[in-house]
Amino acid sequence: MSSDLVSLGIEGLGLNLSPANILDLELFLQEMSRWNRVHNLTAIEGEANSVRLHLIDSITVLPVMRQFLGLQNPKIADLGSGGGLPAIPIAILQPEWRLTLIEAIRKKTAFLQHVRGKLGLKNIEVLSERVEAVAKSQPGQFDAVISRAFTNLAHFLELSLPLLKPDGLIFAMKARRANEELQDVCMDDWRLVADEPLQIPNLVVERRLLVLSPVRKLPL
Ligand SMILES: C[S@@+](CC[C@H](N)C(=O)[O-])C[C@H]1O[C@@H](n2cnc3c(N)ncnc32)[C@H](O)[C@@H]1O
Repeated sequence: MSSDLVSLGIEGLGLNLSPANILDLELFLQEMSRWNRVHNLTAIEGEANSVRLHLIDSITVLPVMRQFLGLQNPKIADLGSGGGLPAIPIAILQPEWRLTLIEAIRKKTAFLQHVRGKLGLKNIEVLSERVEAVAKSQPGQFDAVISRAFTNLAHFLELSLPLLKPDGLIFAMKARRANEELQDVCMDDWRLVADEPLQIPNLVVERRLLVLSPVRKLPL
């Protein structure tokens, strides 16, 4: 088993990762750094360990997502996927979930398509489009929407709403500014279902996963 992710404490997340899972996560990281050298994918720059920590950050959400997504094969959109976080690690660890990665920049989606082939990830779909366009072409199709480092919470909710099924859920990965960002959200339109602190092994940073659902409006 590769030791880099293990030495950063990935096993402390309690996710019961198999050796094959760890190898796939490491292969994703290798492809990221290889493509980054050639194509200068700025969103995935950084020291090897810092990129690894971004990946670990991305999978800390899984226990909470598992708790709230009751469906066997939920369809989940990742808005502004960039180099594939959090969608690719989630797709590796949850092969029965269906992930749609929406990213506007073509050289990033070329990388995501490459990773799809290299890792044989049959449960991901990569859309080289703006989120606003997908909201028009696939309205109300998703059981959940997630994003990481995409935009502020109020804007994320506004962009997600047309994509969501009526009983769909939002998973917003947030850091210190979560309380400030929550103040800008109209709570007549949204219900805060959960606000879960996330622990990243070996890193003292505040991370939270907010889970929200749209408030169903009764016809007048
Ligand atoms: C800061 S990066 C974060 C990437 C990744 N989620 C991560 O955590 O590493 C934000 C990404 O969102 C994409 N983006 C911004 N606005 C978008 C939009 N309206 N539709 C699709 N992609 C968008 C950008 O191209 C960029 O790749």
